[in-house]
Amino acid sequence: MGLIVENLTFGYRCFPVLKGVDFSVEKGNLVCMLGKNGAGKSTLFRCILGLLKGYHGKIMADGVDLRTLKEKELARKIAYIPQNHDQAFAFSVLDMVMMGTTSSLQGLKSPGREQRETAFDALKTMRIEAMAERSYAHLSGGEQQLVLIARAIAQQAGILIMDEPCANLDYGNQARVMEELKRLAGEGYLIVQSTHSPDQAFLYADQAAVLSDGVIKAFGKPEEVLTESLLETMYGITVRLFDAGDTGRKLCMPDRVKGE
Ligand SMILES: Nc1ncnc2c1ncn2[C@@H]1O[C@H](COP(=O)(O)OP(=O)(O)OP(=O)(O)O)[C@@H](O)[C@H]1O
Repeated sequence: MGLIVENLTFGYRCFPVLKGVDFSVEKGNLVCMLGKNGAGKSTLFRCILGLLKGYHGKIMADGVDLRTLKEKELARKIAYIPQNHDQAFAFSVLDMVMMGTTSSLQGLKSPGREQRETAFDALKTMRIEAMAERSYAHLSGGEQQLVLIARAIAQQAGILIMDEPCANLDYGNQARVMEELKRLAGEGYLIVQSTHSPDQAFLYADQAAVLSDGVIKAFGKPEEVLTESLLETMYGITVRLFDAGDTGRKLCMPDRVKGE
C-alpha cells in the first residue's frame, strides 16, 4: 500500500518537464523530494493530485490507478497541504479543519456532528485541540501550518503531498512541523514533500528523491543517495557533507563557508 509512479511524462504545450518519472514508496515513509528551481517538483505533485490530467504513464495509490477515481474518491486517498498563507476570512481553527471533511459529504450537505468529530480528532492527532476556537488568521505561521496538516488528516487520506511545507517558517517552527510530519509517517501516513534543504532530508526523511532533467535521478535513504557529487551537480556549487556529532545523521554545508 502506497504510491507508485510509472513512466510519467508531462509537458506544458511543447515544453517537456517530466520525461519518465518512476518511483514507488510504501505508507509509513516521509519522502523529501529535492530538485533545483524549475526541475518539475510542483508539476509532478499536480499530476499526482489530479490537477494536471494530460500526462502519460501511470500513478497508482493503494493499487488503484488515480485516473479511474472521481474527485471525492481521490480526495479520500491523497490530500494536499499548501504552504501556509494569509487567510482573509476569520475562520476558527475548527472550521478550517472541518473544510477537510467535505469529501465525506454526500451532494450539497453541510458538515454535521460526524464531520465536527472527525475535525476534532484531527486536531487531537496534531495535538492542537486547545486551539480549536481560536481564529486561524491570528495564529503564527507555524501554528497555521499545523492546522493545514490537521485539515489534510480530517480529509482521511493516507497520502499527504506538501509543497515546501517549511517555506516562510522560522527555524523553530520548521523543526516543530518536521517533527510532526516524521511522527505522522511513523503512524502510517505516507508524506511526500518538496524541499530545497538537503539538511531537512538528512534530519527527517526516510527516503530522499532527486528530480533532475525530468527523471528521478536518485531515490533511497538520504545518507546513501545524497552524495556530495550529486548535490554539487544538482545545485551547481561545491558542498561538503559532515557527520552531525553522534546523531548518525549528516549535514550539508556550501564549500564557500570555509572562507576560500
Ligand atoms: N502553467 C505553466 N505553463 C507553462 N510552463 C509552466 C507552468 N507551470 C510551470 N511551468 C514550467 O515548468 C517547469 C517546472 O516548474 P515547476 O513549478 O514544476 O518546478 P519546481 O521544481 O516546483 O520549481 P521550484 O523549486 O522553483 O518551485 C518550469 O520551467 C516552469 O517554468
